[in-house]
Amino acid sequence: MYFKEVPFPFVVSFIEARDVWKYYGDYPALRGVNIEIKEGEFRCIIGPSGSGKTTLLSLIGGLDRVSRGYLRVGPYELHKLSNTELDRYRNEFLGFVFQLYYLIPRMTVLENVELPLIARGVDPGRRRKLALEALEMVGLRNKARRRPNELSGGEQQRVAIARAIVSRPRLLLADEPTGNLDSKTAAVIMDIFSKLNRELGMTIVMVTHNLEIIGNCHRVSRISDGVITRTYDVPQTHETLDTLIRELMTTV
Ligand SMILES: Nc1ncnc2c1ncn2[C@@H]1O[C@H](COP(=O)(O)OP(=O)(O)OP(=O)(O)O)[C@@H](O)[C@H]1O
Repeated sequence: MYFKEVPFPFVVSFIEARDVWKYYGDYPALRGVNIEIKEGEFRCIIGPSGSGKTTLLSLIGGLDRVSRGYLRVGPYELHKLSNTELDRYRNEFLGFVFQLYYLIPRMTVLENVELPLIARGVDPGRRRKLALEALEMVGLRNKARRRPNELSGGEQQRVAIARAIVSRPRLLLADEPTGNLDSKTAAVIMDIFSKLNRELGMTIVMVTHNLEIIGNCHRVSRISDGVITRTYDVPQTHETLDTLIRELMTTV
C-alpha cells in the first residue's frame, strides 16, 4: 500500500505576513516582511538595533497598522480591521511582555495580575482565582500580597508575565523580556516561557538581542534592514546550537 507523506507543517499558519511594509513618515522601517508562524510555536526574532524587530511585533500585536501588505493572526486579518476591532483583537487574543515591567506600584502583586480581568468585567471571586493560578504558573503565589517594589527585577518580570497570561491568551508577544536581567534570571524567565508554550500550547513570539536564550525557541528568524533574511530551526543538541549562535553572532 502507498502512503503519501504529509508535508510538514501541515496546518495553516497561525501568523502570516506577506510583503508587509511599515513607513514612519517617509522612512520604511519594514520593507516587505514575509513570515509564517505555526500555532503552538515558540519563535524568536533577532536582528541588529534598528532592524525593525519592535516594529514587526507592534504590527502583529495590533498596536500599530501596516502601511502595505497582508497580515493575519489566527482568524484576524489585521490590515482590514477597524480600530475598535483591533482593540478587541488585542484584548481577547493577546498577552504582552515588555523589557520594562509596567507594574502599578501602589497595587499588590495580586491586584496587578487581576487588572486585565477587571477590564473584561470578570467577577471578583473568579478574578482572584485566575490571578492566583497565573501567579502559581510563574512560581510567585507566595508573593501575592507584596508590592512590586518589594520584589527583585526577575520577580517583577514574572508578575508581568502572570498579568500577560491571566486571561489565557492564544498568543504571547514579548519584546526583549530579559533585557534588564542578568543571565541566571534570564534563564528562569525563559524556562517559564517554555513551560507556557509546552503546557498551555501558547504560541510565543519573542524579540531579543540575547542569543544565549534562543535555545528555548523552536525557530529563530533573523531580520535585517526591515526584511526577514532567514529562519532557522533551533537545533536540539548543545554543539549544533553553539554553531548556530556563533553564526548569528556575526549578524546581530
Ligand atoms: N515611532 C517611530 N517614528 C519614527 N521612526 C521610528 C519609530 N519607531 C521606530 N522607528 C525607526 O524604525 C526603525 C526600526 O525600529 P525598531 O524599533 O523596530 O527597531 P528594533 O530592531 O526593534 O531596534 P532595537 O533593537 O534598537 O530596539 C529604526 O530606524 C527606528 O528609528
